[in-house]
Amino acid sequence: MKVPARDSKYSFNLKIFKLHNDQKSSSSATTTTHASLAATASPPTAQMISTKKNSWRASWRAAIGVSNKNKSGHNKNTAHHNNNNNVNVNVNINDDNSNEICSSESCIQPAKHIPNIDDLMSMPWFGMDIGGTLTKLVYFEPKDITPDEQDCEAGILRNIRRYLTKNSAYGKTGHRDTHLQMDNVEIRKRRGSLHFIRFQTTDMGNFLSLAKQKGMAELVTTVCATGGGAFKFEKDFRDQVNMKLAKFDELDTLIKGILFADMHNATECYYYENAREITKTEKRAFNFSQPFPFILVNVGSGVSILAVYGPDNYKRISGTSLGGGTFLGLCCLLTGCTTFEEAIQLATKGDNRKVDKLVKDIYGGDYNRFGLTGDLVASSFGQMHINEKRCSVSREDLANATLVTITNNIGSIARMCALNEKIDKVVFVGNFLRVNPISMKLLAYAMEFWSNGTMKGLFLEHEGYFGALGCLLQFNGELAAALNESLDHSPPPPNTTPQQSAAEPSKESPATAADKPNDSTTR
Ligand SMILES: Nc1ncnc2c1ncn2[C@@H]1O[C@H](COP(=O)(O)OP(=O)(O)O)[C@@H](O)[C@H]1O
Ligand SMILES: CC(C)(COP(=O)(O)O)[C@@H](O)C(=O)NCCC(=O)O
Repeated sequence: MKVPARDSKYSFNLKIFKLHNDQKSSSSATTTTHASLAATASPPTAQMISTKKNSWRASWRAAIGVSNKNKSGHNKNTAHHNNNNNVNVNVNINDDNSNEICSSESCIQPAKHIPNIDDLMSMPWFGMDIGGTLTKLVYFEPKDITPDEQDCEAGILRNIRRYLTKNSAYGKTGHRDTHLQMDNVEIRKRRGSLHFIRFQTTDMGNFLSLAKQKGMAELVTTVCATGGGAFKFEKDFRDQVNMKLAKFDELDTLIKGILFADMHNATECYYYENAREITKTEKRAFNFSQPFPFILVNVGSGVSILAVYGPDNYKRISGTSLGGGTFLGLCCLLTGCTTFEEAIQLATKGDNRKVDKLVKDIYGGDYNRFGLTGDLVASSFGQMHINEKRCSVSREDLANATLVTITNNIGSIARMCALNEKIDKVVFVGNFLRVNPISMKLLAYAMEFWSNGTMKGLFLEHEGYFGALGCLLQFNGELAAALNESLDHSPPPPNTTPQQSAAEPSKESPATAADKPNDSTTR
């Protein structure tokens, strides 16, 4: 049984991380060189580069080794990796066998100098997003394993692969979202399936014990991770399972994950048709092939709002602490429920109008002068100061009102951000939307109604997994190079530095929170 050597593969991964960051600050000349190197790895087809607008997709596909668009998931291409597993990455192998990442074309090596991919980027390939509430894990299962490779596959690796792909529940809170599995995906010239797994971040201790028990510590020394927990749990990973975390920014990886998922899944992006009629509205596929610019609203524990102008060109324009965590926390307090699923179930059966004060409760009808219809919420929870109203509401009503309050507030802020940025597509992601059509329909309604039909709310099937997915892809330095190339084609975001992230001192500090719309009554 072969256990891959640790040092070579992971120094490679970490150098790629460094390369990625270095490239961000490098000149456009260098960037172009990287992009062309990436294209060398897998020449784009004529179709891929046929329109300038789609050139970022062409570069990207070339970089990740996808030779043709595979939106249907039924790409008939055969696997592209060589039998000897060589791959044209821009890696210079020194005599001492240490792996150097090159930054110029002079580093392209003939194939014979390039070692077996297992020595460079050993499986298993994971991307991890350790969020405030949920940890998301995306696992790439190779499906093109040759008999030779199978013979060499380390026992531990095989066991991990089987454990992850044959089960759908792990430990106390671990769950594999089998309906989201993506098959026939090509990453770094390997073809396989992507598996999407989540567990409660509070269960990290159990996850680490399980990882140790399954022998991960023997096999994996570095894991690509994003989210706040990549910082918070770094020491635990090192001390308990001897793993280093290669950390990536959660907003960078979020965008990359979204673009990758949309490229590989024809029905990834959808909207609600006839959004103004909430009871009749229906889900429809949306063509997101020319996505930029768009507003991205990530509803996790809290909410981050970005204006995205290109794959690597965005700014974080706003946020709110009233997010999915707030909904769940308040719901647990108000109804005694203990899980998100229970909270959503309760909300589905409840009626917020018994809890909220509506415009008609105040006006006796519509407030016509400003177009406020009588059924509009004037004041969330506005009836709950009245004793008899308080006595007559059910847990279901309280859950529904909590959901509507949080959702309307997010919709209101998102709409104002879109207005401010003059962007008409507003994409909502994050696990708050999991099994939560009430919120999605409300958000679709809010975008449509309050913009007089000029804005569209959009949603994505893999909701909360994009950070982890983008993290998995970030392994690949060539990807970063290709994405940088696209910067040349996209306009800079107005009045800001690209990639302003939550971690940076923001112009939007709490002290200036006054410019954050926070009015749930006017949506
Ligand atoms: N099984 C679940 N357990 C807890 N929260 C869930 C679950 N499913 C959906 N959620 C919702 O998703 C939110 C977390 O979303 P996510 O995008 O994973 O953010 P984070 O990265 O902050 O964990 C929670 O606050 C909750 O509203
Ligand atoms: C700090 C966070 C980026 C963390 O991300 P999360 O785990 O919530 O997905 C997010 O919770 C957030 O942006 N909160 C809102 C902060 C604000 O702008 O008020």
